[in-house]
Amino acid sequence: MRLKEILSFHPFANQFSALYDIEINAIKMDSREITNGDMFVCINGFTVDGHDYIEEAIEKGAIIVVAERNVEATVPVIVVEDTVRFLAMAASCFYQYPTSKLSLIGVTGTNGKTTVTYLLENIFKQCGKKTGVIGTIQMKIGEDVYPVDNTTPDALFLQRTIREMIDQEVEQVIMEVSSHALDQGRVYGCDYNTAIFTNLTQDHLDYHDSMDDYLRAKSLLFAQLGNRYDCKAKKFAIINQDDPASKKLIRSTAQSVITYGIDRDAMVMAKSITLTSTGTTFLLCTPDGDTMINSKLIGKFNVSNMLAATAAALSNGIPLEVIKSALETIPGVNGRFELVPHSRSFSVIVDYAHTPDSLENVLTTIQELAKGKVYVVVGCGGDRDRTKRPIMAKIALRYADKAIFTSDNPRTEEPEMILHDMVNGLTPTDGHYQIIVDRRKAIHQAIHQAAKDDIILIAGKGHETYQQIGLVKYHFDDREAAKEALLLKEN
Ligand SMILES: CC(=O)N[C@H]1[C@@H](OP(=O)(O)OP(=O)(O)OC[C@H]2O[C@@H](n3ccc(=O)[nH]c3=O)[C@H](O)[C@@H]2O)O[C@H](CO)[C@@H](O)[C@@H]1O[C@H](C)C(=O)N[C@@H](C)C(=O)N[C@H](CCC(=O)O)C(=O)O
Ligand SMILES: Nc1ncnc2c1ncn2[C@@H]1O[C@H](COP(=O)(O)OP(=O)(O)OP(=O)(O)O)[C@@H](O)[C@H]1O
Ligand SMILES: N[C@H](CCC[C@H](N)C(=O)O)C(=O)O
Ligand SMILES: [Mg+2]
Repeated sequence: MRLKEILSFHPFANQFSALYDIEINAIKMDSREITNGDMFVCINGFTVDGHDYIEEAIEKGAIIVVAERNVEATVPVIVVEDTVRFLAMAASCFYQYPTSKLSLIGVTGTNGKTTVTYLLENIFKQCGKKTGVIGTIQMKIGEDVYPVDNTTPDALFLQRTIREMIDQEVEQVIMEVSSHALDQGRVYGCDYNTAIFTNLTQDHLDYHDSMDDYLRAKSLLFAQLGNRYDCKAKKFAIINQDDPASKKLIRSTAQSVITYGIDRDAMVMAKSITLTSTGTTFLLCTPDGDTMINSKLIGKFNVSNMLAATAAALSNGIPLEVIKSALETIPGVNGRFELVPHSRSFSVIVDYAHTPDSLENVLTTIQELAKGKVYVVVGCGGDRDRTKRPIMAKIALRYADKAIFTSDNPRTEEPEMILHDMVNGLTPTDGHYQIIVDRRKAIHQAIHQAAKDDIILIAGKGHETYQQIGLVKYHFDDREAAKEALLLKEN
């Protein structure tokens, strides 16, 4: 693509008119990926500064550099105030504004994003639409799955992927939008037609200075809703009225707002909720009518997720009967409240709860269902919010009869130090716990001890099929570890 076209979003592009005819092969943000004819955009990151890799980028074939300051280079340099913003806009332009050519739903919030995206995927699939999903577990184009590194990818990967989805005739994309991505401008070039807020509770305080800063990042999704390209099309903000942050988020968008809730009055509501060990029933009340839902998903929090998906689907013109059918047929989401199949008289559940609020929600749900004792096996991730560690440990002790604290993904931290953070400050009145650093051994121990009617919750890693210790990811799957232990169990 000619540079003139790539710069078409730039308000003063004509200052670079002498460069207009340069043909750009691809836009890159990583010097290691440069090939002949590329544009290299320098991003000042958390670990290194992309400006330090200009020479390497040119050696590998970069023919133009975009930087935030005047730098010496043997190729033309375009200086802009903010390369992050430039990258997002240029990537969107380079891939011909893919997000404005299909329907794009973004889901943000501390918990429930992945679940809501898969509920919506099921709803749109029931309508015969080809879908794309981008999120924590994987990227999906129709039924094809691809691995991902981040929940929300960088701007280049994102725009390229959505272009690929268009080429493969995807009509509806549903993506998770993390607060990191919003803060780092990864989604700045995206034209969402619907933005969903699930909830805001403590997480990521290693990254965000405060809960207010975390909320500010989340609110960017609503602030950027429908402010570009085609402002005539209807855009919707779907907001959880039960969450105290709802008011601020409603004020951050100029678009139509649809509220949903269980505990507070909202446009889309659930009433008469009944939880069982095999699912949840509730009366779904919407402006298009009311209908009973019999879902296989377990827990009140999942009712909230279903309301979010319903509100988004209704605003996208999906009939209520289709929504009902989709909510009732989805078997569950990989690694979320997932029952490990076996023929014993107790239950083993693998769940992705890795925040205080999600752990509390899952444990209170299990408490309601348990006829015997509740066990929890849980740890906290390394190189992540340290302040959530003691809170999660307390929650585990408050709701479980037996807690085994273990490793999650220690990453570059010492596993023992993470466990120390969890239990330091607990008092004997908080409850009794065991520490077993090795996660496999911790799972084996819980299953070894379990008796009739007990429920074991293995929390934190859900769908993950690895455990990251140091910089190495080893194969590890909570479900496999549980199955091994079940085979070894004698009684
Ligand atoms: C803290 C954080 O979010 N870091 C993200 C950030 O990395 P960074 O700022 O450290 O990048 P950097 O290494 O300093 O590099 C800066 C620039 O120099 C370039 N570079 C670097 C080296 C080199 O040799 N040449 C070169 O050109 C890089 O390509 C980059 O453009 O930018 C990268 C590219 O977008 C991200 O992949 C990376 O995510 C890391 C891997 C990460 O773990 N992020 C987590 C915390 C995260 O984002 N999580 C959320 C989900 C959280 C949740 O909701 O639960 C997510 O969306 O995944
Ligand atoms: N609406 C909700 N409110 C509170 N907890 C929830 C909710 N939905 C799911 N959970 C809990 O949070 C865990 C993670 O759910 P999910 O993967 O859907 O969230 P997420 O927002 O995508 O998480 P991540 O930030 O890691 O991508 C679930 O396993 C469950 O324990
Ligand atoms: N997206 C989250 C996932 C956390 C999952 C948990 N297993 C951990 O490793 O802390 C993060 O990167 O913080
Ligand atoms: Mg997720």
